Amino acid sequence: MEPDLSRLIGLSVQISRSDGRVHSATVKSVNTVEATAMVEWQEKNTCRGKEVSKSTHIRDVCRKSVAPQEKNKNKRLSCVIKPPEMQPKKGKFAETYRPNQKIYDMIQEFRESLEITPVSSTDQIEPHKICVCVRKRPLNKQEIIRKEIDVVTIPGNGALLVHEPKQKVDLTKYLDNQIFHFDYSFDETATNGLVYNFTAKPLVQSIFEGCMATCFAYGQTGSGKTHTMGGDFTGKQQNSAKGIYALAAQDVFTHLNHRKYAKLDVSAYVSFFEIYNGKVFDLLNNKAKLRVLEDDRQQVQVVGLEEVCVTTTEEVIRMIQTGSACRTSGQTSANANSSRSHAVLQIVLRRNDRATTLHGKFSLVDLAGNERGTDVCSNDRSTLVETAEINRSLLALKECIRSLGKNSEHIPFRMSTLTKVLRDSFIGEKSRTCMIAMVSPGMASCEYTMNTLRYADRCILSFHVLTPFSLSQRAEEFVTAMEKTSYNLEAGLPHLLEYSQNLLGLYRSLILDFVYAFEFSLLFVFISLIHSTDMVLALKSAVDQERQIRLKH
Ligand SMILES: Nc1ncnc2c1ncn2[C@@H]1O[C@H](COP(=O)(O)OP(=O)(O)OP(=O)(O)O)[C@@H](O)[C@H]1O
Repeated sequence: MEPDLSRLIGLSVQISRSDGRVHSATVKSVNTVEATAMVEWQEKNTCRGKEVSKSTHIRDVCRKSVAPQEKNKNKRLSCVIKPPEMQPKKGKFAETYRPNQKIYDMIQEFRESLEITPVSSTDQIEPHKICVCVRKRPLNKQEIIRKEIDVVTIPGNGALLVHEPKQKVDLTKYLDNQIFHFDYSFDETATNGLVYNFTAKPLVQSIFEGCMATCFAYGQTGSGKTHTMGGDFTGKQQNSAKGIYALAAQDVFTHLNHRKYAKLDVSAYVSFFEIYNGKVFDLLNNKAKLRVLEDDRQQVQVVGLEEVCVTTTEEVIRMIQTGSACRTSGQTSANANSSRSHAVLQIVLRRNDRATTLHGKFSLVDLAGNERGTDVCSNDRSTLVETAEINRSLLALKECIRSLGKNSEHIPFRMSTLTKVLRDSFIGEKSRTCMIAMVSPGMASCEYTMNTLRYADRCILSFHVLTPFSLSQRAEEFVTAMEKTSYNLEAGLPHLLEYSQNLLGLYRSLILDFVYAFEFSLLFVFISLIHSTDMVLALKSAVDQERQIRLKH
């Protein structure tokens, strides 16, 4: 097949002429038949490797070595150039130079040692009461221009690796490869359809069986929550038919028309609202402010919420478009149009009886970004309050999911409006939850990515097994080093240092969670808690515990 030469237009190329001169030039047009390109000089000219100023260089060259008939041509010439894929690659990982090249090479080398098996549509879908998965988006245009490094690798089988660049005391750079395991991990090639099949699709089935299902999209600003739930973007235009909202609606109608569920005699109703600063606004009714009330049977009601009976997917898509257009947004460092509210699309199945009794409910939630106050462009009081409120509700959500996972009697749903509104999704045997944590792949987002992954991790793990894999690995390395060298502290010290760093990182992220959630009033309580806990003793006892376990085995 002929290479597409039009891709070369605008490309910078180096032209080497027979007289030894090298010119930087830009491709202006191409002749596909003759495979030639018309190039135009740029400001930069070099003569036999020595950089000289443009005017001097051109005058010199013209006088000494250019034939008279070529004199007027030195602004333009025609030459044959090879398309980039035909040009020979230099070095092991031939790429243009980027900042942090060494880190990039280390990651590439690490990836080469992995066997990568991404989630495929033929993989088996396991039913879960709580399903936690991760989706990595591709590097975006700005990140590619900045030559950002992709620090997230998804080898398969639910595993996800974050290659965290670190620096030793002697300034040597190294990678701290942290591994996480989730029910499913989707890489940058996964489509919304594939993600939907493994996450929300099984929940659609469950609401026909009378369940209360919830699917959350969680993650840093710009990580792809709205893209996944509401549909992918073509420029600023969102394709609402390609999001999890619409795909779920489509499946609801397929089920409704199926013989198997005909005897249920139910109809589908849709409501769409946002929770902003702890207040509920109806996105299908000009953002009317609604009240959340709890009746004497502890049923939480959103008073006055518009619930529309729907019969086709197209109707639901129109509602998604209307609602999304009036959602509260702001500007963050990573997303010019960042959603600052939690959006909840509910598809409710009601029996066709007089009381329109509730049969099943599916809540699809596009959560607000989990960024910090400092990531939001405006730093005024209202923005800080907004961020504190978002983090408070995200913490409450995590606590509710964890309580649900532990089958705990007490579900702390009163901690926030979000969890209050979703109360019936956290209670009883009939609740099903799916959390899709979105991560941005760039090195600049590494810290946020780690926070998102820790949050998702904690949704499934109870506190005593909270330590991520890398933490117990460090402890193990320390204990092994100590054992091998008859408890020679010097040999074990590097491992101990890394171990304690990781442990401190965990404490730090835990403290931050609470600080964001309860603002500064509770900070003092935590400061006193930390003071009363002797950090060194905690570390020592953790290491002792690990050692005991190892010695036993
Ligand atoms: N999987 C993906 N593939 C391609 N592009 C993506 C993907 N995920 C996100 N994007 C793009 O990244 C940009 C930001 O995504 P999106 O608005 O969904 O982020 P968000 O997490 O909802 O952010 P915020 O919390 O600030 O609202 C969009 O332009 C979107 O098209």
